[in-house]
Formats: sequence, C-alpha cells, structure tokens
Amino acid sequence: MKIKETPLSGCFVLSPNVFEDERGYFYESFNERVFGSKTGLSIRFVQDNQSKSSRGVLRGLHFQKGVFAQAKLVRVVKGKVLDVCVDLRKESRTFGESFSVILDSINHEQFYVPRGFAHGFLVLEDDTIFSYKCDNFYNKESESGIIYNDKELNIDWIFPKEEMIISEKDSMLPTFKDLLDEF
Ligand SMILES: Cc1cn([C@H]2C[C@H](O)[C@@H](COP(=O)(O)OP(=O)(O)O[C@H]3O[C@@H](C)C(=O)[C@@H](O)[C@H]3O)O2)c(=O)[nH]c1=O
Repeated sequence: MKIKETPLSGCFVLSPNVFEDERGYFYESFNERVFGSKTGLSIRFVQDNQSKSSRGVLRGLHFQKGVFAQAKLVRVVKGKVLDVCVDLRKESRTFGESFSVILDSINHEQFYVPRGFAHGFLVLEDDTIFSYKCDNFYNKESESGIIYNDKELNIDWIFPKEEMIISEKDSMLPTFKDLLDEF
C-alpha cells in the first residue's frame, strides 16, 4: 500500500496493492497492521457504512460533534466521487481549508479523514457505491454540518447547481461562520 500526504495534516490518500489476473482483481481493502504501520495511527474502527447514490448526489458536509467525532476511511466500491474534507481544527494552521480527491472503482484509492474534519462527496457516476469505516458510532443527536456551497470555504464542486441532488436536510445546513463557536 502506498500512502500520500495531503496539504491538510493528518489526512492521507492510500493506494492499495491491487492484484489483477484473468479472474478480475483482489486487494486488501483494510488491514489494521498495514494501515497502522503506514499511517503511524492506532485507530479502532467500530462501524462500517455503505451508501448508493445517483450521479449528481451531494452528501455533506457532515461531522459529529464533541466526543462523538468520527475519523473515516472512505472508498468507492463502484462508480466515482469527488470526495472533500474541511479542516475544522481551530488550532490547525489549515483551519477552514479543504482538500478534494477523486475516488473511483478503478484507482481503488482510499481517503483517511481524521476527527476534527467535515466530510462530503459529490457523486460523478450513476449507481455509485460508497463505503467507509468510522472510529466512532453514529449518534443522531451530535450530527452537524456545513452548507456545501459555503462562500468562505469556496469549494469547487465541479458540477453546476442544477445538476446536483441534495437532501432537504443538507440544503438547510448552517454556514461555516455560523458554527465558528462550536469548533
Ligand atoms: C450516517 C448514518 C445515518 N443513519 C441513518 C439516518 C438517516 O435515517 C439515514 C440517512 O442518513 P444521512 O442522510 O445522514 O446519510 P448520509 O448523507 O449519507 O450521511 C453520511 O454522509 C457522509 C458525507 C459522511 O461523511 C457520513 O459520515 C454520513 O454523515 O441513515 C444511520 O442509521 N447510521 C449512520 O451512521
């Protein structure tokens, strides 16, 4: 597995070793020992999630508050996404900055998003299946998020607004500025 650092400290892009043969391919999608030795982190993932989405679906930007914060190891099983995270660590020199990466079922790349970040993704192909591991359980009461098109975050979502499908909940999320006291 190869690991690439990103401009946001603690966020990594991971490329697994993929073994291809006449049957198809094989790769280890998660190996605790390899993950630990490559990242230097000792993470205990406790929940796996999977979602399917149509082209144009945007999910995010989400995070859980306080002790319910989650680190996520995300990947695409089928299809393609633009995956985005935003640094919400107030003490970080990249506070408020975002990082984007294309994840798809051809490059098999995975993205590690630590606690203290908001996360979201735009689906670029129909029937995209997105899968991720979390190091903390879902807690409805601590769910929070930032509006995807926040002016200050200024994220380039690639698609025009008319082509995006966003849940009612996500289209009513507050701005980055509104939440400044919560980070
Ligand atoms: C996230 C989550 C949702 N749910 C339920 C709540 C709701 O009824 C239904 C759909 O939830 P949502 O609309 O929040 O699903 P979704 O918009 O896919 O939420 C996800 O978005 C991406 C960007 C993330 O980073 C994830 O952490 C998560 O927040 O599933 C769970 O039961 N467990 C979970 O862990």
